[in-house]
Amino acid sequence: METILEVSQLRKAYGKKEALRDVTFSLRAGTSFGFLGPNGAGKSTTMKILTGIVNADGGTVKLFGRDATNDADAVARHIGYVPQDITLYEKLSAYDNLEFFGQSYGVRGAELKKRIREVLERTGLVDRANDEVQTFSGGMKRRINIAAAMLHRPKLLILDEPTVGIDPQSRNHIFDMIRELNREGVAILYSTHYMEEVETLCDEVAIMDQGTVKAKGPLGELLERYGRQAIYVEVAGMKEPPHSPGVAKASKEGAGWILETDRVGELMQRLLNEAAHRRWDVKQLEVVRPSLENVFLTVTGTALRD
Ligand SMILES: Nc1ncnc2c1ncn2[C@@H]1O[C@H](COP(=O)(O)OP(=O)(O)OP(=O)(O)O)[C@@H](O)[C@H]1O
Repeated sequence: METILEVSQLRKAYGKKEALRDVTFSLRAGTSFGFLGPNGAGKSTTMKILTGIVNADGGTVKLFGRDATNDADAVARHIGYVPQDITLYEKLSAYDNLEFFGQSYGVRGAELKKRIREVLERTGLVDRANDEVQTFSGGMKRRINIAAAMLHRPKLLILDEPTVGIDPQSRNHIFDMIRELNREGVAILYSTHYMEEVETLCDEVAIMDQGTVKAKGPLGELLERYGRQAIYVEVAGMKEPPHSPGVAKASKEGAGWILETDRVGELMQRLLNEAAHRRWDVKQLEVVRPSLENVFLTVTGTALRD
């Protein structure tokens, strides 16, 4: 699949604050790419550099193989950007906002009308099209904001934490919109500090922390490479974790124990044997699937708090 965006060794400081130290990743056409990191990791700064809002101090950005740093036209044509802060005219209707943004991207006349109808249908807000945006909930505004970024039919949609502080219904609607656009071939670059959003929406991920990309790749590969292999065991009355060979680390969780191991199959067999032999009253015994949470912990050394 064609690489549409190549970001290499981006650096950026705000005064003495080093926001980006080395951001390097690439994105293929049609991918849904998650940009995961805590507040302050540098996600917004990276996205602002990609969209030409902020200048980098160093590094390169290539869009469709061409240097995008000073190519505002190419950026405007190919990228739709949904910033963290909603940018809409509160006193204008949803329709008029869309008309304004469409025109600013160079879409006009009957074609613009057609596209506005299309994006309104995607947002599920057709019946609110003529209401002033100031009467909308945060989630509805966000949906219109995403719609505005789609009017010029970009090949890449960049969304900066679009679900922060919005209601679950709008959140689900936004997820559906993003999935549909992605199915239609639009590449997605989605920043978030919610693990589960990356797990449900994205097929590739870059983990960002302290201004650098700590790990990146297909979600499945990261889980395999950095995810913890473990077994959860809960036995009535068990005060200490079982001392089976092959347990690298044991930690208490709920009423049972998480046993980390390199060899899940062997350890499971051993535990089953021990359970039969010692007549354990087993409440639960199961393999724990590696999660993005422990991938994050492994590559950054800290937990990501939602
Ligand atoms: N305009 C600015 N002036 C000074 N410092 C800034 C500015 N913008 C960002 N920073 C700092 O740069 C670092 C990276 O911020 P950035 O907003 O890119 O992170 P983020 O991962 O998007 O986090 P958030 O989710 O909080 O936006 C932070 O330490 C932040 O305080």
